[in-house]
Amino acid sequence: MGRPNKTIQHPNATTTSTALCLHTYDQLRRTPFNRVFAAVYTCAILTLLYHHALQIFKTTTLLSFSLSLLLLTADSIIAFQWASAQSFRFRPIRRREFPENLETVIRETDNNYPAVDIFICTADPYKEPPIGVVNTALSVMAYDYPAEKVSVYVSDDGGSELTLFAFMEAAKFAGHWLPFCRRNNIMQRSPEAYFRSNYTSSPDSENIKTLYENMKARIEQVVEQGKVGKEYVDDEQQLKALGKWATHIFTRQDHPTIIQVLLVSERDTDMTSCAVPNVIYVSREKSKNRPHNFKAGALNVLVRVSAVMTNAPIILTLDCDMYSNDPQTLKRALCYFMSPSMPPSLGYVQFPQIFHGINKDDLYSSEHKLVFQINPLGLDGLQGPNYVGTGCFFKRRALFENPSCFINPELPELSPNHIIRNPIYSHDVLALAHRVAACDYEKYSHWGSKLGFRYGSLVEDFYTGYRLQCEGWRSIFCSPETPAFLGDSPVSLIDQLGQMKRWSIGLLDVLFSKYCPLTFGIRSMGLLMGLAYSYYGCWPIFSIPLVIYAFIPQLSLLHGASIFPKVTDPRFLLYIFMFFGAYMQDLLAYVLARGTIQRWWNWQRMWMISGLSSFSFGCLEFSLKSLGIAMPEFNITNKVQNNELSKRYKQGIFEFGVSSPLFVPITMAAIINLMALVVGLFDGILKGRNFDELALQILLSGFITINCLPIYEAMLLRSDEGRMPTKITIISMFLVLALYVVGVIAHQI
Ligand SMILES: O=c1ccn([C@@H]2O[C@H](COP(=O)(O)OP(=O)(O)O[C@H]3O[C@H](CO)[C@@H](O)[C@H](O)[C@H]3O)[C@@H](O)[C@H]2O)c(=O)[nH]1
Ligand SMILES: [Mn+2]
Repeated sequence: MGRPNKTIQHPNATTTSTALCLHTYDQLRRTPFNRVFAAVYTCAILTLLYHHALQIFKTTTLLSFSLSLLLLTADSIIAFQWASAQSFRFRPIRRREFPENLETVIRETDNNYPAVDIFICTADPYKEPPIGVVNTALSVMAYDYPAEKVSVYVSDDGGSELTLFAFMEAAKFAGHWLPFCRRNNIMQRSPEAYFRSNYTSSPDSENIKTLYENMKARIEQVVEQGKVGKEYVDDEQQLKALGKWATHIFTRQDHPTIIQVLLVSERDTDMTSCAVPNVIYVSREKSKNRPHNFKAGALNVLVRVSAVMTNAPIILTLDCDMYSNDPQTLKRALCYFMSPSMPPSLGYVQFPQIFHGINKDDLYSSEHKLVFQINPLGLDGLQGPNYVGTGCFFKRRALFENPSCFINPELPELSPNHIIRNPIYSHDVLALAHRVAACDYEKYSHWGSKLGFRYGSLVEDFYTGYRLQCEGWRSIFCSPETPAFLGDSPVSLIDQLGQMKRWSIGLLDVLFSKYCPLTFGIRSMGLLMGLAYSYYGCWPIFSIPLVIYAFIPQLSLLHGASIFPKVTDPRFLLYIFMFFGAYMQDLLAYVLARGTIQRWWNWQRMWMISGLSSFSFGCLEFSLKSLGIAMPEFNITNKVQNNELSKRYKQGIFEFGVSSPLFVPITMAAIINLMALVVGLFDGILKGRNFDELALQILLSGFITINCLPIYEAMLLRSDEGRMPTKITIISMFLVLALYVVGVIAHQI
């Protein structure tokens, strides 16, 4: 324990002491290049800012002063973003694990496989179809791991009998599915994904497939009817459980606690008389006038309920939309937790979020490659990646204060050291589980502030990981060749923008809290980690330079005013270098992480689009919230797709369709940039005027116009459901006109 053991950690050690080696890492080769580039780029930034400052002093009119100030503001924010992002490039590493050695190491160190509690969150049976949740659960129940050590807890914030019913069905089906997976040693353990894949058909598999299809049909019928009809239940106990929906008033915001033990490993077995994992359905008590803290609240209830029932030292948190894609994953995570060379301060092991169902060029950049796959490598070389809400294994103790000082929870039964003596279905255990799931339970306690998942941000994952790392917990990024988990990502523009807006509000919650990463973060974790968290915290602020660059140079151009250096000015080259330097470095990182150029292009376009819309609306809603005017909610991302929409998505066609204000800023940007481009070229080429003074403005408008091509198409050329609603086009045109008029007035004073 304690300091890392060199022989085990060294990359070349794999061949000599394979028996002991659980993990190694390599530093990425591009690091020295990145550092040199960073030095050069820093000089460029400083030169540019210096010139901006000079410019401000030279201005003579109010208008030129304001313009210079705007440009200085925009460039300072971009410069800060760039500088803080360097922490991801400072020391990126890539790890490898050797789960095949785990068994030996465990034996040699006189250990046992630890128990693991798996938490799956769901919140709405209509946006998150129960059959999907069930598939997630089955995929982890079938891990290559002693079944009696695994417990699956489902948190249903939808408080829906439909989800409970789906799990009753799943508990029965698991009896067939788990032995089938073992017998055939299949890799894909989510039945839906397995039967969708190119599996080898056999009488055995066809048999299971029929069982699966039957279960799926029953679950979907029940969801369609909106309630569980009597004909679907034959079991007394199940009738009793579902009866609670008949005897109480049940809405999502208001209902009593339901805890239903569906499978018990000590009691139940599968079709081949082998052990099955525990499966427990939990729907915490909700009351309209009590805050429930969204997902963080749900997870804390599971932390307590599981403490009372199984109290495993390792916890895996999973979203219902993310199934396990590799049965070895649990053992892979244990390569770190069980490793003698890992420091005791290891708090969590994060796997990347990787998505299925994304179209070829990733139209909406839904894979978030930078956030989920590239940046974490950089953090891993420092004190570890941020927590991303799903696919993350925690040490239970990490949820109870910092590595050196342990906080006792208010009940001794919740302590990570507590040993459970009674079976999970015993009266005492269930009574206590109900007590800790009540909506008043957390009153006057440390839950959400010092204990468990932290409250106060709509990105509870980001905030919780951040607070844990500030307390001294370190984390590991585990990114195996075969994705460990595969999830759903929004496949329509509005869903994607809505999700990014929620994230923006959540990030601002953190930035403007007393735990601001720029101050508290840098103090607690050092400069690089603090800056890395600030980079995300300031994400939404990036809307400011984006809005400035999408409108101001274009408006000026329309009025014939030059605001950037001439072609003959050396600063022209500085701009060109900075633009291409930053873009090409991102492109390189993208391609090296097995992205394509096309995907990178879509990513930079989405960055522009969400910057203009989600981030600025996020800032707006956050301000309204701070003034007490609005109360942003956790709007769950829709996981159901309609056919026409998915067809267009597969073809790579942008989806607008709904009249959402989120589309207004991007439509305005599209219009004004096209206007500026046309006017600029017209003036420059035909009238031969100002071309060299306006070149940068024309280039910028041209670049944005190319990015906006799908928007013009959606406004003018399409007639399908996904086209730009006429209302949005008209509103945007009016607003652009208004901007133009403001420009005229500003020009005259
Ligand atoms: O009141 C709530 C709201 C949400 N959820 C669950 O939270 C998960 C994430 O919700 P989703 O709508 O899929 O949001 P995403 O934006 O896709 O989620 C990302 O961002 C969230 C923070 O905003 C993180 O919690 C997620 O782990 C991360 O994948 C889902 O399983 C929901 O069921 C709850 O349990 N209770
Ligand atoms: Mn999700």
